[in-house]
Amino acid sequence: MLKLNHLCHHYLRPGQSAQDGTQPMIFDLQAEKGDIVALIGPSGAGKSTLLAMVAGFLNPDSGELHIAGQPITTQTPAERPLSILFQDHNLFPHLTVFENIGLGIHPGLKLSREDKENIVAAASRVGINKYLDRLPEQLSGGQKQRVALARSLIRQQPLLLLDEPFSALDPALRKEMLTLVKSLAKEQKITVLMVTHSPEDALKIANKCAFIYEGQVKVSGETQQMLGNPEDEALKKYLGI
Ligand SMILES: Nc1ncnc2c1ncn2[C@@H]1O[C@H](COP(=O)(O)OP(=O)(O)OP(=O)(O)O)[C@@H](O)[C@H]1O
Repeated sequence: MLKLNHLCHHYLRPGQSAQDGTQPMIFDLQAEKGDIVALIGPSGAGKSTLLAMVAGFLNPDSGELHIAGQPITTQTPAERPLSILFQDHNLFPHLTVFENIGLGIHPGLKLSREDKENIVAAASRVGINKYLDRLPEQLSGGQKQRVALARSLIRQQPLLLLDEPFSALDPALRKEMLTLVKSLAKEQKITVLMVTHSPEDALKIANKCAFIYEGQVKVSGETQQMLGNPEDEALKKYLGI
């Protein structure tokens, strides 16, 4: 469903050449439909770079990216069959919850009756249907993230990218949101790629896990097996074992 084949990016400063010593990042990764894949690894390892290339915010220097069997390496972010949830929920402050969710369907909010019904249904599914007329400033952090999640899911794309969306929430709320994402992903049969700094969160939600280390996927596999019984020395060190 998601395939990164030698997807490569080399950060170069102006005037710096590829031979100046820094290593390019090269990622190989595969996920099947319905997989929830956690990207873990030390700070600076390349997790955000990998996600940015999948999202289309960063152009790869070489390599291929396929989503749902389609080559999408040259598509713009808006053309790609995916939605993204960031830590900064990106809600528009002057629009209501209803309108913010509606932006997931139509950027100009030209909504059919069916669209409007779908918005109400999505809001109910994430537990914020009581707040449809409120502005974001009238919501708690957790409620705002639910709105952003509803807006992502209403687009019904086969791939959802999560860039640490819940790390600012308190532990109980974070757990609740992870459980919600897990059940929504199962319901809608979508694939999720999630950057996290928490192996605990990976264990809670992700069936697969990829350990990113020095610009590559060093180890990948089933989360329980990989984190419960790590063999790779760098992974052990990262986990504090
Ligand atoms: N725009 C950029 N220009 C040059 N180097 C960059 C740029 N963005 C990131 N890097 C470098 O690339 C490496 C990987 O960064 P990246 O943000 O992908 O890591 P990360 O694993 O997501 O880290 P963190 O967990 O701290 O967010 C780091 O060494 C970083 O300094």
